[in-house]
Amino acid sequence: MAFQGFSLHGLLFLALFISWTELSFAEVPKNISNFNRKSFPENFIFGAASAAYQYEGAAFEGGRGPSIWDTFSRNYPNKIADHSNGDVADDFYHRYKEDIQTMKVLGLNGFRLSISWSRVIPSGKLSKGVNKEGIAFYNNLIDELLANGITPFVTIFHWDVPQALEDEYGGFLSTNIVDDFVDFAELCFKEFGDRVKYWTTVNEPLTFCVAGYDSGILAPGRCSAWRNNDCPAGNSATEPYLVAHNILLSHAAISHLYREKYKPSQNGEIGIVLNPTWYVSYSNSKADKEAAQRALDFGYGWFLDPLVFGDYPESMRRLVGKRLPKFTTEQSKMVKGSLDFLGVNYYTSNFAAHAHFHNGPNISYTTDNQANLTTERNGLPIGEVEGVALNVYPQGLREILVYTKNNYNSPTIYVTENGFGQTNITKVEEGVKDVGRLRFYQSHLRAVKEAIDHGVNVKGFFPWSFMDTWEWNSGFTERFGLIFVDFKNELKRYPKLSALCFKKFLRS
Ligand SMILES: N=C(Cc1ccccc1)N[C@@H]1O[C@H](CO[C@@H]2OC[C@@H](O)[C@H](O)[C@H]2O)[C@@H](O)[C@H](O)[C@H]1O
Repeated sequence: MAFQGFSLHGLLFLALFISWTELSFAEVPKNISNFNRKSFPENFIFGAASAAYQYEGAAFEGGRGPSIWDTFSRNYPNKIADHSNGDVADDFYHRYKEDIQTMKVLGLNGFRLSISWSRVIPSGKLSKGVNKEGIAFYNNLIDELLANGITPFVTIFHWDVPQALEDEYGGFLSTNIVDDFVDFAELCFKEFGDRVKYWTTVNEPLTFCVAGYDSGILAPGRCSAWRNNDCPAGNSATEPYLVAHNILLSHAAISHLYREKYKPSQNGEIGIVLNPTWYVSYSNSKADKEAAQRALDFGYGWFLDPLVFGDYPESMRRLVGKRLPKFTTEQSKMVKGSLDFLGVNYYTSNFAAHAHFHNGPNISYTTDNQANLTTERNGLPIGEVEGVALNVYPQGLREILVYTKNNYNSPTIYVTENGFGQTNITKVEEGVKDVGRLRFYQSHLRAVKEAIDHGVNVKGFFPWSFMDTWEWNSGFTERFGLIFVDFKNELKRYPKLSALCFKKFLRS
């Protein structure tokens, strides 16, 4: 496989020449001379991540039913930067064998994927039928991964609610979702659980609840009318909390089902994937330090407090009041302790300053925390900013991992996503020379190593993403992949410099 102007051999030489540890990073302590996979625990999983709607394509093939993302991307093209959708995406549905061979060449021993609910249950409801072609696709994919020494790490729900359930009862707005989600999860345990040992119920409930029901920038695109954000309906002050509650109840019921009925014979583990942003106090004032804590409560504790302690953070109960649903005693017992491990997606950090929002009737999740969250302080950015989608701040990854250990009973953690997004890159020769991503992974892997040295039980790391993919409201305008995908030329794949250096890092 050659790229215009580069031979693979040429890039390999470049990668060997610019080895992972020889890149001159000011922040790298001089004593890390041989930083490689041997710097991590023996059974550490180095994988890469994906999600069904972003990767698979074949949206109307193989018996798949429509999801809210098929609907949202068609009904609100203006909410997608390039008005694109995931109809074809990376065509992973047809090309997964080729891609798994690339994963093997890179030396990855894990791959995080999600199951398209409407591909295996087109109507969303088990009672209305299972799509055998969908089951066969995931069985073939899992078998291919295992045959190549790659551990499948499966997310059951990554935002793609079957449209039929959204139409029937409003999806996650209704408690009806719990039974249908449990049925979907049980189908996955039955069909794939003999080979899949790492399950997460939901990817980033925070993003799904806030972007889907407060701002309305992601499917199902609901928000209050005062936001003037082209939302058909919604209530930014109440719906995010209702949806979050139903997600937590669903997770708890699925975890309970797995542990009671499947774990004894299948010996797997079950968790959830959360996406904490780290917050740096804008100043040393008590008010700003408290604002940083509230931002963590609302952005991370919203889910992790119930999962570890059985109830929402005190700051949320105080500031959200009657709009925050309550757990019954029975529900609290079900939710508390329902994690075998925690998936942490880390991308960036913000400054947090105390804020008294005077929005009058225009209240929402976003202002309930009474914290003003920014990426600059006195005109200076947090971390690096050039050409990236999200500020690069590796210290934040170490901080959030240590914070989790110290405040949530030291759970087993997998870094289930960590990635460097580049904007406005279309040419192959420009895209494959991703030195910025190389630096990003060097600094963030070092942050993970430091957290492990601080006693944090981190057991895996999954770059987002294995290849460039469809990036939700950014469409194809942002690239996160280790592998470049030429969306304008038959979706051809090209290993980027970061992939080649990862290969060297993993083979060392
Ligand atoms: N980035 C997020 C959260 C998010 C997603 C869209 C818009 C705002 C915030 N989550 C994870 O990051 C990955 C990278 O997400 C990109 O982050 C930068 C945004 O500008 C871009 O729209 C988003 O796709 C997603 O592809 C994964 O599916 C998801 O689990």
